[in-house]
Amino acid sequence: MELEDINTVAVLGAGNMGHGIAEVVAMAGYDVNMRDINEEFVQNGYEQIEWSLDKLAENDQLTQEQADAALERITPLVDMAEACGDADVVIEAVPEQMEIKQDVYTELEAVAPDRAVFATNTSSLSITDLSEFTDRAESFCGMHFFNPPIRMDLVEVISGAHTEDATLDVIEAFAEDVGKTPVRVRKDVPGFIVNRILVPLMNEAAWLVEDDVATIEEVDATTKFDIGLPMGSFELADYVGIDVGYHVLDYMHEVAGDRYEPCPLMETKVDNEEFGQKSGKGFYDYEDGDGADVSMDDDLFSETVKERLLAVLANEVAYLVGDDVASPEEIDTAVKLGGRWPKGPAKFADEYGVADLADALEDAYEETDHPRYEPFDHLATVADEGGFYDDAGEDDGTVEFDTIELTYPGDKVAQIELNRPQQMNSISLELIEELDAAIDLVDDDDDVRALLLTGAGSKAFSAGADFMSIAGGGADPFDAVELSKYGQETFGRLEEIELPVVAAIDGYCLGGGMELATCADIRIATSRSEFGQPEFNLGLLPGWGGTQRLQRIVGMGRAKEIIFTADRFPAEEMAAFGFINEVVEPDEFETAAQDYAAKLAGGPPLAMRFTKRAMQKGWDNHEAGLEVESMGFGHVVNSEDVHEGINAFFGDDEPEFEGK
Ligand SMILES: C/C=C/C(=O)SCCNC(=O)CCNC(=O)[C@H](O)C(C)(C)COP(=O)(O)OP(=O)(O)OC[C@H]1O[C@@H](n2cnc3c(N)ncnc32)[C@H](O)[C@@H]1OP(=O)(O)O
Repeated sequence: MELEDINTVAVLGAGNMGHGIAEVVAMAGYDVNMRDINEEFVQNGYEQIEWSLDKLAENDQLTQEQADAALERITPLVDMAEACGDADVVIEAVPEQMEIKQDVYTELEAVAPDRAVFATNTSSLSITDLSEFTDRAESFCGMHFFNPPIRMDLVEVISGAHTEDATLDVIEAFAEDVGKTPVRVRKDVPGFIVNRILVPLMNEAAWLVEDDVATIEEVDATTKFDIGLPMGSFELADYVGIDVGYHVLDYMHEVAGDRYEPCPLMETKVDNEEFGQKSGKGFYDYEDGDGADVSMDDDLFSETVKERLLAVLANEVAYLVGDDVASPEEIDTAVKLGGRWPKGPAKFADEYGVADLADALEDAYEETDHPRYEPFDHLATVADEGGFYDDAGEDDGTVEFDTIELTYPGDKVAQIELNRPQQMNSISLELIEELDAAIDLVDDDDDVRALLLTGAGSKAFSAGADFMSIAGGGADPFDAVELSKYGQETFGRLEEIELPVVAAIDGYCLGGGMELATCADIRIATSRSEFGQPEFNLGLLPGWGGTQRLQRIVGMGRAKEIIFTADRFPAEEMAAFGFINEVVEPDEFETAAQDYAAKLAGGPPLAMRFTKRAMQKGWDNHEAGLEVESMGFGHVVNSEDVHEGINAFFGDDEPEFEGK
């Protein structure tokens, strides 16, 4: 089957995952039959979809017509034959119990057409075992969405032992077509990729407390504010559900041995029905206490905790890579998207040093004799090779970025996209460093004549400084001064580079994100975008140039209004303030942004260089600005560009400037 052959998709199960998947698939234009075992369940799922689509329309992420059309494409059904009789793809999302799934597949196999591909959304059961309930194990694979499907970009596409490559290819293409990022899991290993990383992390955290190596407070402060993961390890367990983590672990223990022995601390919590957030109490108390109130106090950071957690992660990555389940890049993509990590576990391990982590693992194994510390064979190879990633690429001039993307979408145009959509493209120290490096590349590239600055996804250009960067490192005042200066200087480079910079803004443009956009030469925005300097809401002040640069564009009065009120301002109002040059509708945005950059890229480079320089200089010092203007005028007057411009004028032609 090819992607073009997929028209009708059946989703079995209308619960949380089922109705979420049905919504995503219908939004991409497919006809969806959503089936559950009774009218009440299926109607309930349908109403949830209706509510969610309306919310998306309310937030301008869809038009109301698109939302209505998506809903119309979904048919709620109870009868299996009606739901699946003409399905090209069937996605099963029924409860995670083998017997239930077996019954469903038996019923399904009797009515589905031969051509249909079956995909299961299981997060914990064996794909191979499930495929064997059908007569088409070769056309059967895992298609593991993350919760909630509408917001989470990752889909793990998992091969069972009998799955044909063609099945994985078409399901991957389909996942991409519904707007997701598929990551192929080449072998049916328990936990697949994301749970294989997250669940042992939670278990190791629990063992560290069980073995009196550290307290919950120390483990979580270290995980969140020293390592820099989005949540503390125990906070994560409470969020996911300790019972959920425990069951995955239990299964891994059964299938993959004692290294996955669940920590008694987790077991006790499950026995006491203290599952985490959903039950009101887990490792933290959400009813009578403050919930997961992870401390930033750097006195709580523990190097042993950091090393052990990272060592366990590195060992799992080594297993997945060594066993050819996935590559380091695929693992990092999956965990970044599925766990909302700022970078993946392979990258974390490389940055710490895989050899050091391998030594730490050996030491812990000797000390405790617990099999969870037994290194996988491939870890030693990775340690010898100096890490999971090969840095050779950097020698041939290519630079890899994690938090931004540098592309060349059109003739003479470079585009830097802030690429942390799961975190609203918030700006971390790493992002500033990468931006700095990308500006170097663009600045040195004679073929680039305009720079376009965008944010990935449709929710935000950028929601400002990454809270972790502000809070991380124990929020040391000296570090904060450095961070502020570094941001001011790096953003300021956009004012100084000699080519025009267009910031194209779709969604939130707040705090540090707005300070970054302020440094562009031109700003265009969608009508749904919102702007603001919300720092006062946090007790902070704009620290990346906002107190100085904004006033020069919108005037002192408006700048004070924006900063002092910390309000959010719509694009039209910001256009009236002179901050936005052009407001466009979301469906015209991409073309408008590219066209604007292309138009400026076609301009005269020499004149642009001196004009930007003169305007920038004149901002501080009028006389100096005029001086640069005169010098620039003298410099360009006899240039080939001016000859080209004048010739084109008389020839009624478009000039082609060379910057000479
Ligand atoms: C020197 C510079 C200083 C500064 O810039 S200070 C920072 C100033 N910025 C802000 O105060 C804005 C903070 N963010 C927000 O107010 C909201 O977000 C939005 C209005 C932008 C969007 O709200 P909604 O649509 O409800 O989304 P969501 O659930 O709040 O955010 C989605 C995910 O994005 C993460 N996120 C948002 N802003 C930041 C940030 N600034 N730093 C780090 N992460 C951020 C969230 O936590 C969450 O993540 P999860 O889905 O994992 O829970």
